[in-house]
Amino acid sequence: MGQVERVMEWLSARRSFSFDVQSGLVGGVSYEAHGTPLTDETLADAVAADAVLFGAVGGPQWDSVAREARPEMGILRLRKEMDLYANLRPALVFDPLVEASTLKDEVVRGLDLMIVRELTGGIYFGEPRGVETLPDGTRRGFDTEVYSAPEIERVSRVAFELARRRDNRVHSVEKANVMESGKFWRDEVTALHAADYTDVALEHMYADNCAMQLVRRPKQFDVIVTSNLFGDLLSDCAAMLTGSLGMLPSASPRPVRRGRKPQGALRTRARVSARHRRPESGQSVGGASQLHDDAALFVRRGRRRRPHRGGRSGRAGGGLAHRRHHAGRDDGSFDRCHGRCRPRRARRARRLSTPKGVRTMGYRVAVAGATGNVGRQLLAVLAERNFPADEIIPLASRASAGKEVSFGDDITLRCTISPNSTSPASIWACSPPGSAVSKVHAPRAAAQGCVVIDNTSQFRMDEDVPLVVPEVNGETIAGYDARNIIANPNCSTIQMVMALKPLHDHARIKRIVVSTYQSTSGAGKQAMDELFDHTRAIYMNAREEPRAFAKTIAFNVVPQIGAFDTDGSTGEEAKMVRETQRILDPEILVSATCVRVPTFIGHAEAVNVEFHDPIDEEEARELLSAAPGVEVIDRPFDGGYATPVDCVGEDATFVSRIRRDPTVANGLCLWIVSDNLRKGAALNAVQIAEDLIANHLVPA
Ligand SMILES: NC(=O)C1=CN([C@@H]2O[C@H](COP(=O)(O)OP(=O)(O)OC[C@H]3O[C@@H](n4cnc5c(N)ncnc54)[C@H](OP(=O)(O)O)[C@@H]3O)[C@@H](O)[C@H]2O)C=CC1
Ligand SMILES: N[C@@H](CC(=O)OP(=O)(O)O)C(=O)O
Repeated sequence: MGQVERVMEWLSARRSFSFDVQSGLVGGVSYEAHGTPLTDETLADAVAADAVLFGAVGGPQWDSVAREARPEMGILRLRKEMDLYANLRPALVFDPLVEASTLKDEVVRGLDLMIVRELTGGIYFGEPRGVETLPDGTRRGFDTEVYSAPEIERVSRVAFELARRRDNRVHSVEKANVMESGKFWRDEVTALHAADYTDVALEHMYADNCAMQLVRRPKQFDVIVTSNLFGDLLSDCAAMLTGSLGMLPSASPRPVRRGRKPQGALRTRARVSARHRRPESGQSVGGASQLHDDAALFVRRGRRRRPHRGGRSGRAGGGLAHRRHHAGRDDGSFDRCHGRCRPRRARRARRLSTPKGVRTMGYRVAVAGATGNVGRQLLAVLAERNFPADEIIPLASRASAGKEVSFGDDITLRCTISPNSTSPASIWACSPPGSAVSKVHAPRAAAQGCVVIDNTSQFRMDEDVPLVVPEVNGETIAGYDARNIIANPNCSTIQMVMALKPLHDHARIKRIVVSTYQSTSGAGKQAMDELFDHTRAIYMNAREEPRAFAKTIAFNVVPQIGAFDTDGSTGEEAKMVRETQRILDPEILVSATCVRVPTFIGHAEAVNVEFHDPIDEEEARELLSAAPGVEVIDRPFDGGYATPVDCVGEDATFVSRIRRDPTVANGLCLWIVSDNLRKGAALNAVQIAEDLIANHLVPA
């Protein structure tokens, strides 16, 4: 349960779930404490809860206790009393964990099946059962496999409903060839199918054959529905397809009883916040696809991510520090804030510098614009990724001289003024509010031997300045030494080329039409304040004049980012066109409409792409899933896609809603979302710096 608690903590911090958790004893530990594997009190708590998280029961030390007191009886009673008749046991193989299976890669890669096991009937509960002595003195033991029509119908409905949300196929598994109850099961499932589910493909299979097929060709299955006993055996078999029982969680959705009283006042064992509706039995759990994708994301990241310095993130968005900032304020402020606020932590002022006389192998990194949106993220990302810096020098405007900024969780740095402090730096990560400052200071720093990674648009189209997204055109970093300057692209460009590069390599892009939904953080910290102030003003019936935007941003969308050009396009649109062509291919036609929307962090883009060569959505999904820095979250269910709020504090570029564009011969539609302050700016800059030190620079 310790690991489960960690997952719950993560969900609380990053996915806006909140839990009210209470623990109780079941199984062997309950037997030791109370002489029974499940007390009435614990059962009552479980019944009152919205969800019960169950670890494991049993152990050899209880092998000899009476059958009614055995640990397993605790869970059987729990299931029966809570009427948990359908047990959902998915077997999913995440690509990075394919090797965990004992079966061949091609047999299990991409496996995604669901076993629906009947859980409250059959031979585990059937009567008569026992051990008896026959008149001739022979002893015998017996159990009864028994199923009523309603028991079969309700669990089969769960399977059919689930199949409709998946690949629409059900295998019903029994032993109709040798068991009366098996024949009855088959007839009942067939009748239900004919009455209500003819749109779902149904096949019947004998349980012994199913066991064989599970190891022979498991991907033939979508949903398997079967009895308690066969489900027990077959789901353990399926577990080994994924590599281990530990990778095969299961859930038993609670039947919804109309008119059941709200349980808020009762003691609960584990309660999911009321913001999340209770799933109907057999229904796709709200957010389940998201959680699945979160899990996939974690698995992939586990392989890819560098270890972090302290294990805790200093991100400004949805991170734990941020969650802690709102702790104790049960006023929904976390959900409203979306990372807008800046959590303050109690911290020691500590200077990150090298004591005199100590030889170092690190770098001095100046962060210009350190008090701004991008600058703060730069400091956070440098700390998280354990960048080998002997000294970090935060720079800001004169007004911020002496101001404190955080570097990681427990280091505070004081800002100095830009022009005075550039000389000692070997890397200058530059994020002042606009090109004008970079135009003056970046060449100065470069002339003093720094390599400048510039976040503004000042140098992006200069041929002798590489314009770099490391995953896309990292090789161009090598050209940095022409001017000692590297340009970081526009945030909207970065996330779009991240998603389009793998597709372009495969089918050559001919034309892109993109509409953006850009958050206010893209326009700087004052723009975020403007969204907040204008929103509040509307609630207070007051009036605020727009400052950062041409029209009010509260409850509005503004189709203007940057100044208008003579052709009617805006600066942001022109940047997306030019930068995309420079990074991907000058031949690509790009049409962009850039729109500011009332969100705080995270840009979204709806993109239509036309290709020279054929490509379908499945190929696109595969290519994108394999692309570094890209995560596919694409399930055609409610919420099966990424939104800006989901991506706050994340490194990846998320791609969702991948589908064919039927208006052209080879076309796809995509929805691309990313944290504009991280991959759109700070993370991309730090990745460039990492490449520089790995391949080009010599430490000071
Ligand atoms: N936000 C985004 O999504 C992206 C932004 N960029 C670019 O990064 C740059 C910074 O953006 P952002 O952080 O959002 O902007 P902010 O407005 O949030 O921050 C601006 C920073 O620049 C400092 N500054 C202001 N004037 C000067 C000056 N004369 N000399 C030195 N520093 C100065 C500010 O210091 P002080 O606090 O003292 O005023 C502050 O630290 C912009 O050019 C932006 O276009 C690039 C990619 C993405
Ligand atoms: N223009 C982006 C932020 C950015 O990248 O700007 P620039 O291209 O000036 O660096 C936005 O407003 O969302």
